Amino acid sequence: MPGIRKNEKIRYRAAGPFFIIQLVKPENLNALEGEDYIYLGELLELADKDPNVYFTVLQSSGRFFSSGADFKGIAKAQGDSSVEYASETSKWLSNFVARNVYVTDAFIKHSKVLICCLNGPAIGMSAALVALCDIVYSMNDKVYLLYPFANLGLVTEGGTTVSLPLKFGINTAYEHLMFNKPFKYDTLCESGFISKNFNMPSPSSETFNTAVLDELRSKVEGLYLPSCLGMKKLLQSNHIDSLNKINSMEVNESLKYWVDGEPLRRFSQLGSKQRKHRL
Ligand SMILES: CCCCCCC/C=C/C(=O)SCCNC(=O)CCNC(=O)[C@H](O)C(C)(C)COP(=O)(O)OP(=O)(O)OC[C@H]1O[C@@H](n2cnc3c(N)ncnc32)[C@H](O)[C@@H]1OP(=O)(O)O
Repeated sequence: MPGIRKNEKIRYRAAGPFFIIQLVKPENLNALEGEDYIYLGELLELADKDPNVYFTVLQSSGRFFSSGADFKGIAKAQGDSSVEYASETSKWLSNFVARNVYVTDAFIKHSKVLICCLNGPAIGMSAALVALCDIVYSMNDKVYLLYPFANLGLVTEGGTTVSLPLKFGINTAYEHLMFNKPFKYDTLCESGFISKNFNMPSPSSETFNTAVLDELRSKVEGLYLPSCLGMKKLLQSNHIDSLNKINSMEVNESLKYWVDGEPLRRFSQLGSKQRKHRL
């Protein structure tokens, strides 16, 4: 498999029919900067092109799956004087629109079966990517998904305008999005979002990742794997058009919020702990 550049927060490896991507920066709860999200998109492309890969498995480490966009990275993008932009619109087209649309698109069109090993909570853009996965396993009942767009002066992104109503129902999606309310384990289970809870204590994300992979290995034994990809293509066709459409609508709607500056003010409050999410 041809390699791509390395990233200190994200590792990848191929193991038989599985392409494994792991977030490995537990110190900041696996928060990701724009370049890291791009890297995730590039890894998905790598998995897509590998004929021996049938399943792309997302794993993480530590107590969170991912706490979403890194507020330090956002402050960096705002204060970066090494790049001169013609306007605020131009700046956020580069720093937000292009990146966001790219990684979301990589998840929407991914041709291999996307499996998420949810070791803990996921927030924001990372939680949006979890909602684009085909199968989700949880480590225990401490997991939750939070889409804090209303608290951060943003709008739905990463396809969540479509994926959340699809997976939880439109009224539940409204309630959680409008009032910045986490989707807790009970809701994730009742809706069928989580396929299996591995019921492991919190500090054991490595054991959980290994257990999921062992179980997957035995589940795929004897299967004709091209059938899985054929079915993925057919199942994907149910919603791919609306996801593609919303990916573009979401970033264009969001752009004016970035240009006006409200998300920056709120991300900076988050970084200085003046703003918190209600969990
Ligand atoms: C593709 C384009 C990219 C741009 C996308 C832009 C659009 C935005 C998308 C989003 O993802 S919105 C969501 C952003 N994320 C958040 O709002 C979560 C912020 N974090 C928190 O609210 C809390 O940390 C927590 C997740 C509720 C956990 O709280 P807890 O008290 O348990 O731990 P902390 O002490 O707060 O955190 C530990 C450690 O981790 C650092 N950290 C946590 N989250 C982030 C983050 N998002 N960015 C950077 N660093 C983060 C936190 O600062 C602590 O570090 P130290 O202070 O100990 O060094």
